[in-house]
Amino acid sequence: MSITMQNGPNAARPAVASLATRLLTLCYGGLAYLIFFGTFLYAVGFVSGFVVPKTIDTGRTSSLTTALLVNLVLMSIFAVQHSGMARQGFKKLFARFASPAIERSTYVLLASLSLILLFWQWQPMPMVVWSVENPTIAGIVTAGGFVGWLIVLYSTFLISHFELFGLTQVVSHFAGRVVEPMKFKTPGLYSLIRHPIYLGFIIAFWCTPVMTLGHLLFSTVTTAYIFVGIYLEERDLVSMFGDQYRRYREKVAMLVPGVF
Ligand SMILES: C[S@@+](CC[C@H](N)C(=O)[O-])C[C@H]1O[C@@H](n2cnc3c(N)ncnc32)[C@H](O)[C@@H]1O
Repeated sequence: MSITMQNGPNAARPAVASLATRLLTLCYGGLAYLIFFGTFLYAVGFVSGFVVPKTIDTGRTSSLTTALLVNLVLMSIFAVQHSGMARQGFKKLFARFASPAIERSTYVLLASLSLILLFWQWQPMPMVVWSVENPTIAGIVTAGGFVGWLIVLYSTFLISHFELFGLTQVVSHFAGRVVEPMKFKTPGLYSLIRHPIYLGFIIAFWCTPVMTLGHLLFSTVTTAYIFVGIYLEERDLVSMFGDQYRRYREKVAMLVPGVF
């Protein structure tokens, strides 16, 4: 840890790391954030099939079995990294070996790298499962997908975008301040549903006018993973915020107001 509590007369004052260490930490966090943001933008293009060179439906094709196995392995790598590193147990372990100031940035960096691997190695499964032929309806469905991505981005700002992606932590560390844990918040969409970011992803993944087998596999597995992620995340939120989160869970729907 680079900010530590001292013993003796200065017991209450945190010991601040050297300028070089703080600068390095800041650059690391900044780089992790830039890689994350580039990956997020690429994800929009990858799933929606716009602008980027390789999308969910393009690339070299192989047999259906090979594609299925490769794609399942790629999604599992992301799921294990993403859920494993998000747990409180992992965070405590991380703090024993490195500064907690870079814990979130490291999480974000590795999540981005596992997504980049997925984009790169994803095997298209081009069989069309459904296709919206009416151009107006197809346009509305496509727009719905982009609304999903906007809900994701907007919701990150509601609960603190820069903290969620590690920048606040490295800036605090650079300024010599103690890195505070994330606070529980329920502004805007969070007063209607508990998981607007996940709802945004579900909308973005399913709203497509042409659903191929590969895209359907991606949407089905990621949606199932989101429900597992919600279970694990809420278990942690209950252990961190206790009755405050339990009351919130009783009053506010998980994903769809008035439904579930
Ligand atoms: C990828 S975000 C997803 C947040 C939320 N599940 C959603 O879908 O909008 C996961 C992080 O948000 C944090 N988080 C979830 N709900 C929160 C809230 N109401 N206030 C602050 N942080 C929250 C979790 O502790 C976790 O670190």
